[in-house]
Amino acid sequence: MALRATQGDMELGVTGIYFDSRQVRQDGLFVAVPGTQVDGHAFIPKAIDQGARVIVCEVLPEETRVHVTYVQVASAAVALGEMAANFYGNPSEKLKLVGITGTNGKTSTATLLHRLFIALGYQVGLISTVENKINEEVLPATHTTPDAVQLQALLQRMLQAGCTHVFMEASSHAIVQERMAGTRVTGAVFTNISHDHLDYHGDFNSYIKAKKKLFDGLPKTAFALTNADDKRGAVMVQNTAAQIHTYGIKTDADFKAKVLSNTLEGLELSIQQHAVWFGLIGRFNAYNLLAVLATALLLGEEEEEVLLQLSRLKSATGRFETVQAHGLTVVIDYAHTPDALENVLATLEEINDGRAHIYTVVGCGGNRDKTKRPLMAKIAAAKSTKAYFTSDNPRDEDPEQILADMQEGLSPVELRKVLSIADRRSAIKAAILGAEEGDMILVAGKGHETYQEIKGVKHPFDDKEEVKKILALLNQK
Ligand SMILES: CC(=O)N[C@H]1[C@@H](OP(=O)(O)OP(=O)(O)OC[C@H]2O[C@@H](n3ccc(=O)[nH]c3=O)[C@H](O)[C@@H]2O)O[C@H](CO)[C@@H](O)[C@@H]1O[C@H](C)C(=O)N[C@@H](C)C(=O)N[C@H](CCC(=O)O)C(=O)O
Ligand SMILES: Nc1ncnc2c1ncn2[C@@H]1O[C@H](COP(=O)(O)OP(=O)(O)OP(=O)(O)O)[C@@H](O)[C@H]1O
Ligand SMILES: N[C@H](CCC[C@H](N)C(=O)O)C(=O)O
Ligand SMILES: [Mg+2]
Repeated sequence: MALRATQGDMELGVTGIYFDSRQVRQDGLFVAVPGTQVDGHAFIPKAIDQGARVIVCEVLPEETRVHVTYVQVASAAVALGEMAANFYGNPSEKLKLVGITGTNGKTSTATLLHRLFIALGYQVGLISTVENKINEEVLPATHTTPDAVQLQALLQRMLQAGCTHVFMEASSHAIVQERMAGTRVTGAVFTNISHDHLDYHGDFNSYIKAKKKLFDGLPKTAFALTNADDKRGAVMVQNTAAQIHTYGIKTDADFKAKVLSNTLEGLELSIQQHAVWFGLIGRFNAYNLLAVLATALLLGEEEEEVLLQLSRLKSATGRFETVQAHGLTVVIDYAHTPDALENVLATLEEINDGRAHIYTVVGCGGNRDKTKRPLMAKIAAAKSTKAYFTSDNPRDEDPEQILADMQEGLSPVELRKVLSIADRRSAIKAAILGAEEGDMILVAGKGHETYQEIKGVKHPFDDKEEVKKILALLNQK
């Protein structure tokens, strides 16, 4: 931690570390972090009134108080992570911790790794979008990557529960915000990078840099596993001190696979010279499986045992989950980026040999990257018999405006294939009722989510439950 200046008693003990003045308790330490909405420095007086005895900040306040210790640092976010790690006994140093980054595939890969290592007989932690897990114990997740304090507290809990391995998602927001500062990783994995989060990162280059930062910070002893088939796979690891390993299907790589068959029943891969059948669907899952296998081998596991256990695993909740009834196949998938949507629709085309119709229900999140809206819309229209545009967490935005943003840029031919129905339940219903035996319906964007977020309120809503209810209605006909 780079100290710039200190003032007051530096030997004070603190009862907790806080970055939100509203949470501060008596004799706590408050870190003033500049945020995206407000600057934490503005809340230093409030934090002191709440009982903070130590203030860590980037800029010292003009007026200081006698009984308070002030520490000025170059980066409050880095200091927060490092102090939180120290406060919780630096748990990551005693764990084999692997961070996974990339636009798509983080949850899929981390979840498979968690399940695989449990099957291999280890005690394992998982930190992911869907949930955090200590072995089979589920702890709810609010973010893909928790904030610095929650992260260290969680890692400590995992260690105390006997975990030897932890697999965690490293979101680009978390990397930029230094949520992982003070965390020592055994290895990092890059899945892929494509259009997303440009609202936050500003442009694609800054988004690439955010992901690359995870690899730039790795120690020599760590492994850096990258996707050789991704255009930016090499860039990710070009400045890392870690040992570089690659995986790929199209390009020559250290860990290789070839898709032998891709059906609704699963994938058959030629992987590291073994022909293996897996229960996951879609070519993109070949990459996730390859990344999982490579990670396990880099962690010292035995190849044949890993492949055997991997071949028995199912996908993460809400990732290409299928519900079949009345001759219809409904796929619930978390595709919420242009690339994911393209991949999932390409999979549907491939597994259905172009015989059946494909109906797609899709929306775009409010208060999130607006530039991906017309791109997702174009892909959905181009690759579906008919696309139902609808709401997916409109948050503070007007749902009709989001639908209009999606439609902007569609050609008249594409527009004729689109029906916009803001109410998601009605859109799913229309898609299912409009389909005939043999057809496929993709319900995209929400996957595992069990809510629809509208103006700060999360209303219960679960795509899979809705699909099942509508299919049950068909029974009564
Ligand atoms: C855009 C973003 O990532 N924001 C995160 C960020 O908040 P922020 O920078 O906006 O905070 P702010 O409101 O400006 O406040 C600045 C500082 O003042 C403090 N404060 C504020 C008010 C007050 O009264 N007192 C006070 O001390 C705040 O605690 C904060 O430390 O830091 C907060 C604390 O860690 C996060 O909860 C918050 O996540 C918001 C809620 C969020 O929606 N984040 C999403 C976009 C996100 O992080 N997503 C990624 C996954 C993305 C993916 O799909 O790949 C994730 O990892 O989940
Ligand atoms: N390796 C992959 N390449 C491309 N698309 C993928 C890949 N794996 C999964 N997908 C698609 O992306 C969607 C999201 O997958 P997943 O939840 O694993 O990604 P994520 O990186 O964790 O996303 P988030 O950033 O929201 O946490 C899936 O539902 C699927 O449509
Ligand atoms: N972690 C992603 C999830 C998006 C999922 C989609 N359902 C939406 O709300 O846009 C994000 O915060 O951008
Ligand atoms: Mg995720």
